[in-house]
Amino acid sequence: MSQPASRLPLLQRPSWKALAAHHDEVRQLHLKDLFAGDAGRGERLTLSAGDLFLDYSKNRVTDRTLALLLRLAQEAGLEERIRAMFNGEKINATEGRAALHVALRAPAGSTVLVDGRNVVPEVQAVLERMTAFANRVRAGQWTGHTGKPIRNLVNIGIGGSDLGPVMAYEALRHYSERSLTFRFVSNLDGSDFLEATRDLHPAETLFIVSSKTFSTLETMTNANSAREWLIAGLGGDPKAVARHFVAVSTEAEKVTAFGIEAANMFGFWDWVGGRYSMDSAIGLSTMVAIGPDHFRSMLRGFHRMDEHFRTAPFAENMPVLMGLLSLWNTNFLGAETAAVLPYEQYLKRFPAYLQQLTMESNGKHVTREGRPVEYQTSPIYWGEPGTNGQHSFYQLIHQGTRLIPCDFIAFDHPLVPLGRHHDLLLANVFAQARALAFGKTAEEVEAEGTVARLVPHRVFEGNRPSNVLMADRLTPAVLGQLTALYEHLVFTQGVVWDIDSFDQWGVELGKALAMSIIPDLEGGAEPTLGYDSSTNNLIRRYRASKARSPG
Ligand SMILES: O=P(O)(O)OC[C@H]1O[C@H](O)[C@H](O)[C@@H](O)[C@@H]1O
Repeated sequence: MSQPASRLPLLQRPSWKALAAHHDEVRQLHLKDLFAGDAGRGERLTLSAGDLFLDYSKNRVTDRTLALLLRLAQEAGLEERIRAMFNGEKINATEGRAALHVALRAPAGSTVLVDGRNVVPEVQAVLERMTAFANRVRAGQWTGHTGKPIRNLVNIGIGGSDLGPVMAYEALRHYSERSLTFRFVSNLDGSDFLEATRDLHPAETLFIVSSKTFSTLETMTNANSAREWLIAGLGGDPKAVARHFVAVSTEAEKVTAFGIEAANMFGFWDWVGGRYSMDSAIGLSTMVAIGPDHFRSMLRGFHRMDEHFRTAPFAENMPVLMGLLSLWNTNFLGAETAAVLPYEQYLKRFPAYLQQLTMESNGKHVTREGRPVEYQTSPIYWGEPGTNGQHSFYQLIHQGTRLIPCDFIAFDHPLVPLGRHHDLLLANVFAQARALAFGKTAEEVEAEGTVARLVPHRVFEGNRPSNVLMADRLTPAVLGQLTALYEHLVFTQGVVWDIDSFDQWGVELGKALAMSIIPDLEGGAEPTLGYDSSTNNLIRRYRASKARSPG
């Protein structure tokens, strides 16, 4: 009896083999030919989901490519895996956990089960507590140790406990309470803490210590420095901590041991991965900044995309399609990276946020069963807001030797109109996507009267794929949809690649080694070093330099 396709290794599945053969047939096709042969392509290969509009026509695909990619998703058992995720099954197998970020934005009154327990009431209860806290701070009713209202909030966290809050704060700054100051400290490098707090007064400053595990070296080190800074600035009274620290964590005991009262802790659950947590209590700083109503609206946006992902047929399913197109670019066209280029200054941290979401999720080298993968997994994500990127690295995207698929993100309306700016900005989005796809031939360059010697330098071969993602304007709900779109795109790819998208063992080795090296740097007596000769030498050199000029 033949096995179901989803049991076969990816490279042996019929759709993968068909795609490989198909790739041989279409590799010479240029986007110019695809557009010339189909007058309606630019309207046809588009899709709306919620408030988002996607033009994917400038990908190097034919209708057959798309059909085969959709079959690939089917053969991977994507439908069943989506169901498993939404049903709270322990799809994060290596950590024995569900990956249920969708429950964080499930509407009040709905049911999402984890181990037979409906978690929605707990999620809603935390949201209610966050709301009460946010309202108090925003109204100036949360006073510090000296009785002054809190005006500054400093989120201390790293990875998923930082990137989501920073990204969302920047993205939704237009909606934020401008009388409050928000800062984000993540790096173990003390400069980060020092620069973030140098102009703040402790009496008006509240720290949100955000850490799922409440044991991350960076966050705990920064939180301890924050405590010292606060106590020193408020006359040395340790009791000051109570009114100036709140915590967001899954680890209640560790939070209390740090000296933060249980009443000032906002919880979440082990089924929320760090990089999927910006809509949990980790979003506390976001809620204080934009207010509970806007935060709820962001959650509704996430949920809208969840429902689209859960119910739309694959051919009209935006995360599925984008995930498959990116997989086509990676596994068949050989793209090693993917650029995310928001033409919206408020989204300036979106590429950094996506780096953790995509690469920590899908940067994996073995299948779920632990066999080495025989294909590339996550591409390297990077990007900067347009138009800045155009004046630095776009040269390589247009004329370099590598294929860099691009996601352009743009909005019909700016949040604050200013003269001609928006039309000029959008003209650049459309121009870039067009230039990448269609390029400029030697004949066209010659026809402009270019001297022969310069012609090759001015040729653009084109045929470089891109997506254009658009929405009316950047609202909290749109940000939720956009973020969930990429979350589910990552999920789609992880299912096809047959990897665990929800663990991150790759960050452990370096962490553990650092812990063993710390005493070798801090100890007074010369340590006996048992590392390799390079590490030993670096440690000795550093110790000698410190000894010569301490501090
Ligand atoms: O929230 P925390 O427990 O402090 O973890 C912060 C971050 O550090 C870890 O090393 C992981 O790589 C990230 O996924 C996580 O978001």
